[in-house]
Amino acid sequence: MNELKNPFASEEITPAFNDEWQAKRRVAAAVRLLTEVLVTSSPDTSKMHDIAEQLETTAADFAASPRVYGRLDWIRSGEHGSYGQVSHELNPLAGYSNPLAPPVTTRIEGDVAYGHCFCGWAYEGPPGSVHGGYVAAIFDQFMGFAQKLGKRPGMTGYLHVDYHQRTPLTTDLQLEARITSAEGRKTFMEGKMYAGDALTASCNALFVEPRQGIYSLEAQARPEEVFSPPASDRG
Ligand SMILES: CCCCCCCC/C=C\CCCCCCCC(=O)SCCNC(=O)CCNC(=O)[C@H](O)C(C)(C)COP(=O)(O)OP(=O)(O)OC[C@H]1O[C@@H](n2cnc3c(N)ncnc32)[C@H](O)[C@@H]1OP(=O)(O)O
Repeated sequence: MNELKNPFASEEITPAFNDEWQAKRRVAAAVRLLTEVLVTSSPDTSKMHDIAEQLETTAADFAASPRVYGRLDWIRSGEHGSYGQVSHELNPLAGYSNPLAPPVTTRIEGDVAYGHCFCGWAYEGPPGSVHGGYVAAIFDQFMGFAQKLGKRPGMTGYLHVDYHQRTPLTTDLQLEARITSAEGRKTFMEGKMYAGDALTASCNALFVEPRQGIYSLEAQARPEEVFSPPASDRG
């Protein structure tokens, strides 16, 4: 399968589809940086109000450009890439063009998937440690990608996470996943998260292929069935 069309392709190995996404990746990186600075700095209050005003102006400027809501809307014109390419950019855990994404990157080597992730201070749960909900979200994304190891990718049926010790912030986190068994539409997997040599969390997950296959989700979804905000919110 062409990597660029593959929704499971990792940002680590796939460049931006075009200049638009390259530029969006840059904006996303700036927003990520802003988030990190926001939660780790203490300017005086009046300076913060000034910063807020500048950012509000920037957001309003940005919002005046043509708006596109949701992946199906993004692919409609054909100018922004395929469903896979757009997902690749906007995925909330792995998309370089989505500032919510830490991001999680992944690669396949033989029958093991490897990945990594780096969580800054905005992800703090317990002191100095990644919030457990983000640990689970990182696993969900990573295991979802790692299904590429198998033959019948699906949606997460369950994700059981064991938290062995706190997962440190500002540390390169290494991820590893394997398929443990597969049975019809069901793929059972295990995953591990390491900080250096320390196993901080592990998971067991079941992914279930939809009856018509994973790509049927895209084909079945009609634009009118997809949530979009009222016209008044479209800026
Ligand atoms: C417009 C979209 C286009 C997309 C197209 C491109 C694809 C690219 C994809 C991804 C790329 C990036 C990677 C991201 C990764 C992120 C992953 C997520 O976060 S996924 C979101 C969270 N998960 C859900 O929202 C699932 C919601 N649940 C469901 O949709 C269904 O429940 C589903 C599909 C999981 C199962 O539905 P059934 O109708 O097939 O159910 P039955 O036939 O009863 O189950 C089949 C077998 O699975 C077992 N099963 C199902 N759920 C189970 C569970 N929770 N625990 C244990 N067994 C379970 C059942 O017992 C059954 O087993 P027996 O055949 O009898 O042996």
